[in-house]
Amino acid sequence: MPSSERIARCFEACKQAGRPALVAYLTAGDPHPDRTVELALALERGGADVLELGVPFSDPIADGPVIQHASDRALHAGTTVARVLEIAKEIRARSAMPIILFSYMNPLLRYGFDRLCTEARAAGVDGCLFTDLSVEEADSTVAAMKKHGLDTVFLAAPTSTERRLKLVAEYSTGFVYVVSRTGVTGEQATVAGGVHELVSQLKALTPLPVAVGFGISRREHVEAIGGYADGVVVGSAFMRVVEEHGASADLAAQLESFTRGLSGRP
Ligand SMILES: O=P(O)(O)OC[C@@H](O)[C@@H](O)c1c[nH]c2ccccc12
Repeated sequence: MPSSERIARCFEACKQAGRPALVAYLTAGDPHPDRTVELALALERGGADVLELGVPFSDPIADGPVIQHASDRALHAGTTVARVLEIAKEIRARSAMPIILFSYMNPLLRYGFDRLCTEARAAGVDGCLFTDLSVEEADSTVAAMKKHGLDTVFLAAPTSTERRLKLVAEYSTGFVYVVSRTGVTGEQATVAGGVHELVSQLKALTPLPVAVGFGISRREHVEAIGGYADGVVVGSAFMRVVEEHGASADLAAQLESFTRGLSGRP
């Protein structure tokens, strides 16, 4: 099945507009599954171009405390893989924003991987990023994803060898995700050094858009990285807004306002 091409078209539109795509990570089900659609639409109104819809997991080893807590809240609120797919479908009914399902492999394998791919594509999901799937062991996964017309995004890190960078460039579809620093997710005061060089290395290996994540939390980070990358990924900063305002009725407005500050949209 052909890919939806939504991701490629979105990055191209951002490039034509002379700005980096803002890729927003949102833990599905935090603070409650019934509120995720409104939060995704608030991110979009605030200037997010691509949505990373996170499947909450009990052992998110790559995540810092903010996203760990978001996952805990979502799991306590009863969020399941099936519910996340329903949320994706509801978002798709109201938005053309590309949706990337973001998950550790464990909950997806328990759900049934082929079933997941079939239902994700039917829900309007455009791709997946499996946070703990190394590209060296991804042959069958990528083949299954392509069979269902789904893009697969892989992570490149500062510790990645030249061989792994080549594999990430070869196997990724949609875009390539450059992890800007070693360690786990979480807001940082500054952008790590060496990111520009790593992005340049990837761009020499693939024509795909390259987006940078980890630590991005301020407008100046977005502007700096936007000078050499095709996109910026933000997660913890958004989930902190959800953590701080989750109990209030104006959570969506708070999230939209914060997103506007990051995206620079009027
Ligand atoms: O939270 P940060 O520092 O803004 O980084 C983005 C990150 O949250 C998001 O892309 C993400 C959430 N969970 C992950 C696990 C691995 C890699 C990336 C992620």
